[in-house]
This record gives sequence, C-alpha cells and structure tokens, in this order.
Amino acid sequence: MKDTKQVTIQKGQRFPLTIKRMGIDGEGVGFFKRQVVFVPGALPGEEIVCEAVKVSPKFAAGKIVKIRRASEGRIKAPCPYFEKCGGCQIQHLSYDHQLKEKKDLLRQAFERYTKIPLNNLDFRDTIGMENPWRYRNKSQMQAGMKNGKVTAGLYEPGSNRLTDIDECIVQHPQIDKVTNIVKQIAQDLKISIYDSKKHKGFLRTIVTRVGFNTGEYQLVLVTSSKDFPEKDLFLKELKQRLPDINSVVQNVNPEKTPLVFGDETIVLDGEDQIMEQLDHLTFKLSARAFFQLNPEQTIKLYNAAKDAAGLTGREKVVDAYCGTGTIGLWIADRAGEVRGMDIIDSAVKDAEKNAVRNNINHALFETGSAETVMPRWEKEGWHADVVIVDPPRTGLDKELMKTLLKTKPERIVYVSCNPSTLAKNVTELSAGGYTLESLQPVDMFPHTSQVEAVALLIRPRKKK
Ligand SMILES: C[S@@+](CC[C@H](N)C(=O)[O-])C[C@H]1O[C@@H](n2cnc3c(N)ncnc32)[C@H](O)[C@@H]1O
Repeated sequence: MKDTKQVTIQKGQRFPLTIKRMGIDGEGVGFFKRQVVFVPGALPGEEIVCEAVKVSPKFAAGKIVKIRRASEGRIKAPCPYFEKCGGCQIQHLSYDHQLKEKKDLLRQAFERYTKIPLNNLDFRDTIGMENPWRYRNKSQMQAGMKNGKVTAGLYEPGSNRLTDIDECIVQHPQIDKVTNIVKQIAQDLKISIYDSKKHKGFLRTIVTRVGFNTGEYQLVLVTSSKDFPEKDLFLKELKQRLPDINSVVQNVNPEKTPLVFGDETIVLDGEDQIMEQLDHLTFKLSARAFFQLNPEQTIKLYNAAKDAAGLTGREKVVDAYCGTGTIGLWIADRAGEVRGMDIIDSAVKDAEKNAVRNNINHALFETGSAETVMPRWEKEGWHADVVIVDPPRTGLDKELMKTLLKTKPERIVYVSCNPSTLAKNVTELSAGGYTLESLQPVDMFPHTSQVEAVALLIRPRKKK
C-alpha cells in the first residue's frame, strides 16, 4: 500500500506549539497535527508560536515567533556571542534544568532503543559542576579577516560565517589571553590569514591548551605551509607578552580540508609538550594528543567508571578504545593487570609513557582495533574479568560485540558520549545475557546538549 501520509505543515505557516522535550542538539521538540517539529532555542514545557522554516514528509523545522509561556528554567544567556557562535546550545536554560534535561536525553534514548523498564533501574541524576564556567582546557579558533582586522573564533552553526570571539566564558581565561595576543601580533606583523575558499594565506587556526592543575600552557599555530617568514619577530613579540609560555609549536596543514591538524609539527620555542595533573596521575600532552576537555569533570567521570568496575585488586581489566590510557591508568591501583588498545599509534605511545611516568608497571597498551586485539588476547588465554569501553560516537564495533558476548567478562563498564548508540549496544548486550545495573549521566560540557554516561552491565552468575 502507498504511504498516504500528507504533509500537513506548509513552509511559512505559523501555529501554536507546546514543546514536549529536548532533542539531541538542544532544540525544542513538539508535535503539530501529529507531525514532529524541531525548534532551536525553544525549551521543554514552553508554549510558543512557531513558524515552519523547513518541511519534509517526516518532520518540520521551525523558529520561535513568540513565546506565550516560557519555561521556568529560561534565563538570559550570559555570553554575548551565544546566538551566533554555535559552541553552546542551551546557555539560556538554568544549570539545574540543564542537568535534568541531560538525564532526560538518556531516558529518551533508552525508551526508544531498549525494552528495559527504567523504573527498576539505578538511574542516577546527572553529575554536574559546582561552577559550570571556564571549564574547557583547550580551544581551536579559526583565524579570519574582517574589514582589514584579524579575527578568530568559531563558525556560526550551518554557515561559513566566522564569529570573532574575544572572550569565551566556558574556556580557561588564559586561552582568551593567548588567542587575543596572537590575533594582535598577526595584525601588527601583517601575517597573511588563510582563506579556505581560495585555499590561500598562511595562518589557519590558533590552538591553545592549558594544564589546569599545573598552569603550563601551549600555543599551536596551524599554518598552511612550513615557511614562516615572520617567525623570529612573531616569537619575540609573543615572548614579550607571554614570558611564561611553556610551549610554542607550529603544525603544518597544507591540505584543503576541514580537519584542523596536518601531519607535521615543529617546535618553535620551549617544550614540545605540557604537563597536566589529574588527581594522583600526571600526563604529558603533545600538540595532537587527545585529552579530555573538562579536567574537573574527567575526574568525576573516571571515578564513576572506577566505582562501576567494582575492582578488588585481582581483576584483569581491559581499557578498550584507550586513547592515551587515562582510564586504564586511573583504575590501575585497584586492578591486578590492565591492558588497553587504540587505533592511533601516537596515543598508544603516549599511554605507554604515561604508565612509566606514573610508575604503573602492570599496564600494557597495544596499537590496534578493539575488535581485532581483544579476541586475540582471549585466544592467547588472557581472559578479561572487567572490560571498560569508551568508544567513539558510533558505539561498539560488531566484532567486539561478538567477542564480548562470547568471552563474557563479568562486568562491562560502558563510558559513552552518545546516548543512542549506548542504548542500542545495551540492547544487544542484554540479549546476550547481561543485565543493566546502573546508569550515571555526567555533564562534561555544561551549556551544550552533550551528555556523557557510565553504564554498568553485569553477567548473571552461573547457578551452581
Ligand atoms: C572517546 S575516545 C576515548 C579516549 C579515552 N578513553 C579518554 O578518556 O581519553 C575514543 C577512542 O577510540 C579510538 N578508536 C576509534 N575506533 C577504534 C577501534 N575500532 N578500536 C580501538 N580504538 C578505536 C579513538 O582513536 C579514540 O582515542
């Protein structure tokens, strides 16, 4: 039979709309004549007049014409760039409401993709920050030119218009200082700015990373070529204004690509890495090394994973998708043995160095995919009691899922940045005999719609 469903909403049509929930990008979601409507900026519980700006057979996108009844959580976003920048989506919602909505995003995903009754589950409230500002340790600001002035910032959502940002209130203040000084020096020395449309110009991106607990900081200038004629003058000016900077490096990215970094990195001044400390562990971070962006919340996230792992000091633990080994090293003091793997060789090398630096000698890291390395270890007779996974947004690879269901570790601790793939993977693990014991949302990125979660799955014990 043909699908007889008609498009009931016309582009430009105005209609009243009650916002039922928050969508994954922080937008309001409502229903008009049973058709789903997504409205950026609208908040759950609000009654608005909406204008349809895009319609398709499956959904409509709208904009707010008028708010008839505002959410009690609605506030004035404190950042002057909020409407234009696209970095934060829900600054206009009070922080305690944000934490509730993030838990709700997880609930929605589990209701949609699993049959698990959430009422009986240990489904915890979102772990938030006491002061949810100035939490980011790194920024990547695209350089641009506007009316003869050097600018740096982020692109407006869905456009190639750059918003020049002098101050970002979710970043460490030193990052603003470094970015503004670099903009000024680039302006004074007339350093040419990269134009992505013409694929011309030198300075592409200003990347700054700060060690929150060490105070060390690094500037990375991403440039389109190695040749840097103003280098000496640039460094002289920079050192005058930032005499305590620990590391200045240049990364060369000659490609026409939206990716920020290229393959070649050159140290211009100071060290090639900066130090950071997370509680009892220290890490050395090179320009391209992955490191969690919110150090205060990282400690809470990793502690949630450690608690879920329920270690006694004897277990063999896998840190799958280990990056620079941070989770594995974090739990190592309570594990018998730790093994981790990641597809990025430089991250694995960093993990090995981080283990040595922290005197952890019962952790082994290997380069390779989780889906190939994990079954090999099992085949070699090394059986994991606990597996911690922290996959990319796409979730667990099918082959890894098969290995888990075949080798049946006692506990699986799933650290996830994507509620949908988490819920889908939990369904598969449940079908394979695992029970979802607890679900802990953690807010790693206040004022954005992103939510991280730690799920604990346990294998029912065999009856004797
Ligand atoms: C969300 S990050 C986790 C990083 C780390 N656990 C942390 O907290 O810093 C995901 C990691 O998975 C790695 N990765 C992606 N696909 C992979 C695969 N098939 N096997 C192993 N690692 C993979 C990426 O290189 C990245 O380091």
